[in-house]
Amino acid sequence: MPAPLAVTSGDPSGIGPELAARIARDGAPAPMVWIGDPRHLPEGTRWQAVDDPAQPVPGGVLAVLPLTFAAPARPGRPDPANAAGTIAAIERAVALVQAGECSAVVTAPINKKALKDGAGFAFPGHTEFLAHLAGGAEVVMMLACPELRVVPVTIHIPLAEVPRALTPDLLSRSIEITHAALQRDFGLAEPRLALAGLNPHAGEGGAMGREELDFIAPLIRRYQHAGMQITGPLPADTMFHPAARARYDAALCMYHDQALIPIKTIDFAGGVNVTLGLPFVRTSPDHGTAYDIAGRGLADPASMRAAMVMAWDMALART
Ligand SMILES: NC(=O)c1ccc[n+]([C@@H]2O[C@H](COP(=O)([O-])OP(=O)(O)OC[C@H]3O[C@@H](n4cnc5c(N)ncnc54)[C@H](O)[C@@H]3O)[C@@H](O)[C@H]2O)c1
Ligand SMILES: N[C@H](C(=O)O)[C@H](O)COP(=O)(O)O
Repeated sequence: MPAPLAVTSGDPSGIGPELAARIARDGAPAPMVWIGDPRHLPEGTRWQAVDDPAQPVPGGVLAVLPLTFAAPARPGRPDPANAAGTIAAIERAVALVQAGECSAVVTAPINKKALKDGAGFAFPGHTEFLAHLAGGAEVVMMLACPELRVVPVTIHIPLAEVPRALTPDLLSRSIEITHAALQRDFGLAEPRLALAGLNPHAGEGGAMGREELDFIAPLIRRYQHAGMQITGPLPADTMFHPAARARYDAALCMYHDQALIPIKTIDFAGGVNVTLGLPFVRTSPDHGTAYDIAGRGLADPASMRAAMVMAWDMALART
């Protein structure tokens, strides 16, 4: 059986701590240890400090590897003083997985700006930070739910910068990392990929942009000739209805919202963010810190739970 999951606190002013507490109380889907400051857990949480992630705790009790953060958490009000602790929890989780004491990292939501303001966090998000902690691994972000898997080829950059960032090299790396991960972690021997175009109507034959003609379509043809099941560039507005989704196993999209709007529309509760290409398993819920409902007991734990289930299943498949 794999080692426990390492679950990070996330921004303690967000819904991360309350989700972890709820899931432990109601029965976690896998052995887990929470890395955070116990002061940030909701009042009445049954928790037990452990020295070793493998240390058993009674059912319904949250196992905690305590980290002392600089400040108490005020739900809904991010505090830059807690940025260092939030980052340290992620680093500790990765160290535990790299040491073999945990089998996967499940990250609760962070607020990128709060980390930048509070600790000079130099990364756009977890994905890039985890790649850095993994020694500069080439990674992609996938959002997955039972009905759909999507990969945004460009992630947390301004829309105005997307065309310049979209290069044949980036697209090739995204295609190859996604294809390999679908084989390794999702059990698909011959994965089928579909690529969205960048422009409306996939460029309309060049009338609405040339990225499709100049490099997206030629790249797809190259992979087709090499034997990969890959189609596109497809008009993004007609590739996410049920019949279209049945024709592929993952959709690669050219920018963040082109990928994330459909999956969070289809299954916000069941969507999971999984980082492909890391030397260890990492998942995260598909939502953020939800400051508007933090601390009020309104947050749905489903996506966090789904992230734990996917991490555990991937860890099992890799043992
Ligand atoms: N995995 C991550 O670390 C992650 C993911 C997405 C966004 N973020 C960050 O979170 C912050 C806020 O982002 P946002 O406002 O765009 O998105 P958000 O997901 O935090 O919130 C969007 C809306 O969805 C609701 N919502 C979110 N999760 C919910 C849940 N579990 N149950 C019920 N309702 C829920 C919120 O209340 C809010 O109304 C930003 O800093 C963003 O970068 C982090
Ligand atoms: N783009 C992600 C989403 O909307 O779910 C989110 O910002 C998380 O990104 P990181 O895992 O890189 O923090």
